[in-house]
Amino acid sequence: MGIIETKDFGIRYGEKVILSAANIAIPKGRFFAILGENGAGKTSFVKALIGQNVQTVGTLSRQAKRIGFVPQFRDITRDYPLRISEFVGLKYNQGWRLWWQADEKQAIQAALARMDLLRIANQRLGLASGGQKQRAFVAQALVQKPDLLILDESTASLDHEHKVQLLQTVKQLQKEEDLTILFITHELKLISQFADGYLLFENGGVTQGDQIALQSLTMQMTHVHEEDEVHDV
Ligand SMILES: Nc1ncnc2c1ncn2[C@@H]1O[C@H](COP(=O)(O)OP(=O)(O)OP(=O)(O)O)[C@@H](O)[C@H]1O
Repeated sequence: MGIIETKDFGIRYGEKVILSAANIAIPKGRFFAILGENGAGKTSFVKALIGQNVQTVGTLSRQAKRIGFVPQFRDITRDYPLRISEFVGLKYNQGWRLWWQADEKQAIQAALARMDLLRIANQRLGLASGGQKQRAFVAQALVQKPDLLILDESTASLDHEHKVQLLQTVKQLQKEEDLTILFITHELKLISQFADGYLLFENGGVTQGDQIALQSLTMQMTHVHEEDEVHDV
């Protein structure tokens, strides 16, 4: 059985139907790209997955014990007061506090190390670079040791080099920690180098594809947008 499975699953807001007849099955330990144009229903699906308030029909089952969620990048201004280590522990257990138990402290250190932030753990997050901030968001989601990690457009604000670095780290997490990854993105060409499957939200439905299908979808879209630098879906 997959870590996420739906059967004739649908989502609506009042009268407005966002998704219908969704039948998908994501095996544990895979890295799936979540694709679709703006407004196609990607975030609504993720909200349903993490149990947030959306009206649904059909069934959605998830075998994940803990879900780590990395929200869309919110600007952390220069005057943001928390240090990186404090930010990473912010939502852990009952929330950030001055004194951590030894095992909690260890979990925060492990998440910092995993995202290569140990060296700068005592620096203020507001003064960190865009890539470091994004890694801090991922570390915050990792600290509770999730088995499913959902990232919402986490590469959007980064330059190409840092996009690749972040995706390489996420790929490593998938392999070494047997994490299932759902990565919402519009950057098809980039994600197709890392993901081993996709969900494409369009026309009120969702289609699932494997790595080979992802490669052909990428080729198809690249061809359509031959003149463009950005290959959005
Ligand atoms: N709380 C809500 N109430 C009513 N309609 C909503 C609500 N949230 C989202 N919608 C609508 O549902 C549709 C799907 O939105 P959703 O945010 O899931 O799309 P998305 O694929 O994540 O888009 P984006 O790529 O822009 O983030 C849109 O038409 C949106 O306006």
